[in-house]
Amino acid sequence: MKVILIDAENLEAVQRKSEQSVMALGFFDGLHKGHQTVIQIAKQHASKKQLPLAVMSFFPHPKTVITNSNVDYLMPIEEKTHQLKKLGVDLLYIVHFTKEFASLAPQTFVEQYLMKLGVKVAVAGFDYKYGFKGEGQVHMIAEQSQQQIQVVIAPKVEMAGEKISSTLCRNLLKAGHVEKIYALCGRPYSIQYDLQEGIEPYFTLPKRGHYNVEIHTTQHIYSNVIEVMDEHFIRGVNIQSSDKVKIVFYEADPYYMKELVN
Ligand SMILES: Cc1cc2nc3c(=O)[nH]c(=O)nc-3n(C[C@H](O)[C@H](O)[C@H](O)COP(=O)(O)O)c2cc1C
Ligand SMILES: Nc1ncnc2c1ncn2[C@@H]1O[C@H](COP(=O)(O)OP(=O)(O)OP(=O)(O)O)[C@@H](O)[C@H]1O
Repeated sequence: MKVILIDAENLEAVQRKSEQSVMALGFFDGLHKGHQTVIQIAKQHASKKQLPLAVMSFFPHPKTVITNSNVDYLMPIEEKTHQLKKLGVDLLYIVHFTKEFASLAPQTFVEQYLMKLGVKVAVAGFDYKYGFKGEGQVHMIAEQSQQQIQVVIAPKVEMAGEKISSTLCRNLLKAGHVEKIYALCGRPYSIQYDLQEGIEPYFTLPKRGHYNVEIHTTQHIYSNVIEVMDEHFIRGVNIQSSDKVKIVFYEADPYYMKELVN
């Protein structure tokens, strides 16, 4: 998979070298089942048209730029890249989300970032918004591209009557319900952890408390109960051999469940 970072400076150069594609649009934090559906639909269209499957994501998260608020990221770009590769994506564009980019008119975004990048089919969820104040709605891409781009809208993917979203995953983490993230994403929630520095940037720890986890080093996998102490540190990893480990969260430890109720 090719990863192409775009900002205002290199946009023209990227446009000149671009190839035609079917493109899925969105931030895609956590790559939950809603995101997976959008990408699978895009993949079907890419196969049918014999075009590469592209994803356009952004960095940092739009909310941090638009409202200056903090976002508890579910994964950094490296992990998103890894997961998108597994889903069969050929080309990942990551656009630097700045105040200037946020203030682009919807029509300008369609012309400069979709048409000029060779997008033939754009795939997004029913609620995808683009352009200044989020005024562009996914169905408007067809008209704003003078019908040069075919638009495919993914239906809402729900669980227990609720839309699956990155926000829902973040709220479940904050409540300590790591096992529910497994259901929403189709894989357990995992983070990268540095034994000296604590949690790696752009991952988020679940609520303080005890959890049943797997600790993956480069050599071994250990099952363990660890304690999340605060936003950065975990107690009980007890591995000396490697500096960085992957920690896979399965469930809040039932013996300590009471902590989560309080
Ligand atoms: C080029 C571009 C510009 C955008 N500008 C804004 C903006 O000015 N304000 C805004 O709320 N959303 C903007 N968005 C949409 C945001 O990325 C995000 O989808 C939107 O804030 C909806 O967030 P929500 O899912 O939390 O409701 C823009 C998106 C793109 C692609
Ligand atoms: N449950 C869902 N069903 C269908 N499409 C979805 C679903 N969730 C997100 N999408 C689509 O996937 C793409 C990426 O979603 P995005 O990351 O922007 O939203 P999100 O998961 O709802 O995040 P947040 O909670 O931060 O708004 C968008 O095109 C969006 O419309």
